[in-house]
Amino acid sequence: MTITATGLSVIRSGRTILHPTDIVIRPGERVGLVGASGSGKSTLGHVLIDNLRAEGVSVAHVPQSPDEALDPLRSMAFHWREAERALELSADPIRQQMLFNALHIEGGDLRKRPWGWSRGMQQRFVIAMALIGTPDLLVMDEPTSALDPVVAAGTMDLLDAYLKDRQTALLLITHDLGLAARRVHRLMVMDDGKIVEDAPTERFLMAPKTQAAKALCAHRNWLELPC
Ligand SMILES: Nc1ncnc2c1ncn2[C@@H]1O[C@H](COP(=O)(O)OP(=O)(O)OP(=O)(O)O)[C@@H](O)[C@H]1O
Repeated sequence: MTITATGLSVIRSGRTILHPTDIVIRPGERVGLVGASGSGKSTLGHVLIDNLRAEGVSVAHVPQSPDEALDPLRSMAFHWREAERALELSADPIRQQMLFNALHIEGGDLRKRPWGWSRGMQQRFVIAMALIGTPDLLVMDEPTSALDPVVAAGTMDLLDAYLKDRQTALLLITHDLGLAARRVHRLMVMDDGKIVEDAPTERFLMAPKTQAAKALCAHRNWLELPC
């Protein structure tokens, strides 16, 4: 389904931190939301998730660090069961194996607690959990910033492969234009609580129009990075 939200806005402490914003994301489309720190990306991500869920749209969220999603006192099996229960799904070993294979975590011991898994495996587990219910939209907020660059690139490669030809759309929130540019079809740039630019990735990179976009593109050293 096409994801549509209109008039999203946020005022905190009397200050508008998100000006009225409309979002449209097509099925299977991958969109990057980029911008400087404090430009309002996470705020937009959160209000979009709340809004869509209130309308019954299936939206999954992957936070920056697996610590935000995993309880250090609970086993990985517990987390998986809870994720299924939250979606009112019965346990499905075939679905679990498919997602574990897709995210390369099939070797992980589910009896262990998060700290028994590497950080990269933990984050791939969190991504697999987010995909259990085949969401219409997956929102990822700086999903690889807690990982080293090689593990980060590998994680995004696995997600790319999984999402290919599927209907689940992706909103990738990051201040890292290099990461987003390699992974998304379209880039939206935020500046001071507004989307100031919205263009297909290649067109955006060839000809950024606004000052905020030009500033992001000016850091061309990201072309050398693996993700
Ligand atoms: N609860 C709050 N009360 C007041 N201001 C807030 C609150 N939460 C966020 N802000 C302000 O809103 C603005 C946008 O914050 P937000 O976290 O959405 O930006 P961001 O682009 O995601 O930044 P980063 O990349 O650093 O995470 C910032 O100026 C922040 O200080």
